[in-house]
Amino acid sequence: MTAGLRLRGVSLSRGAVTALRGIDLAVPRGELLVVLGPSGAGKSSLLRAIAGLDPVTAGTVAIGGRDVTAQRPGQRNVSMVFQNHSLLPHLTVADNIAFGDRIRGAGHRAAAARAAQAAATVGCQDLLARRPHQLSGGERQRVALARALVREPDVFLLDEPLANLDAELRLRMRTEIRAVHDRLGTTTVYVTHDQSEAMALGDRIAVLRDGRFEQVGTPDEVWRQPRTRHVAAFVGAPGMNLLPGDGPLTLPGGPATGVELGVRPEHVTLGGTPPDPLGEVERVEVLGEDALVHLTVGGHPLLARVPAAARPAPGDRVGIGVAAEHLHVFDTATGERVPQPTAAGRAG
Ligand SMILES: Nc1ncnc2c1ncn2[C@@H]1O[C@H](COP(=O)(O)OP(=O)(O)OP(=O)(O)O)[C@@H](O)[C@H]1O
Repeated sequence: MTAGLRLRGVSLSRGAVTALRGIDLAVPRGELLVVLGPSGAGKSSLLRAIAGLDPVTAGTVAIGGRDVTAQRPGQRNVSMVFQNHSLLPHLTVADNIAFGDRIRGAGHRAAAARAAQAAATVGCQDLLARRPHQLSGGERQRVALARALVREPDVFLLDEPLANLDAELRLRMRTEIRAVHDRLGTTTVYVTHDQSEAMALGDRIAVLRDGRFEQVGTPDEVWRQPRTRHVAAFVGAPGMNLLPGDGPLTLPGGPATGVELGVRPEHVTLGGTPPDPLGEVERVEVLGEDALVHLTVGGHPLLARVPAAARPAPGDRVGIGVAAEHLHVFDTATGERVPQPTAAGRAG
């Protein structure tokens, strides 16, 4: 039976290193929450704190309304899947999946039946007789998921489970993980540093930076209304351009000091006429239908994503247009979003 998850004021330090700083988080029952952040942000530490693998230095963890802070990992009924799937090489797939059940004392037959069922859920029922070295990376991944599913955990914790797979397999597996989640409805916390994976998978995304959440919201909210400049720059492929408020791009009211202006590469239009500022094209990368145009404008780098058919050439000078509603404003000192009373405010 799945259960919701609640963290209150959770901090985690290891010696001099503080990995989590007062994390508050509520994951409703059945939600798939993606924790997104750069390397070292504290993502694995957060999962380890939830699983009970590392004791928290402050705060509480509750699962299904029950305070589990003092409980050992084995008492919490959470399943964790790590990036390196750590299958036991000498056991068959069936025995790997059944392993946890067996060490908890289940009979061979019951464990094998449950293993077969879990294998079918993730589509690896044809691999049961093989050993790990006879599996592809994606198949190993599926087996690791099946092994975690067998426990019917209250909460599923996935730590970059697709990190070692090639691009095509990552895409396929993330669709499968979402499908398995939709079928089982197990409360899930999924860690990744890949923002496109986060956008595609999450009911909500929690952006972690330096042991704190910068924003927790739906993929749409995080993309459209980033709460900080860090979220703006981290989410998106590529992330948001950030320029000084008194630089080449300006708000409808004119240049502004003490703020930064953000604009997504997708919202920069090229080929405008004065008063649009002129930018110089440095480099163009064609990505199928779209092209990524690297420009400099008033000495600042700027990226634009435009249809490949309409791309300029390196060395061209082009007018740079940004509609007011696509400008985001951030306080330079705090990095926080500044709400706008203008059209830009209505959009953001
Ligand atoms: N065993 C440890 N002892 C001391 N410090 C650690 C230990 N494990 C992690 N840290 C530190 O805690 C902080 C958070 O690490 P964590 O592994 O949680 O980050 P992460 O976001 O998962 O990073 P990555 O994406 O690189 O795995 C980092 O500063 C890291 O150096």
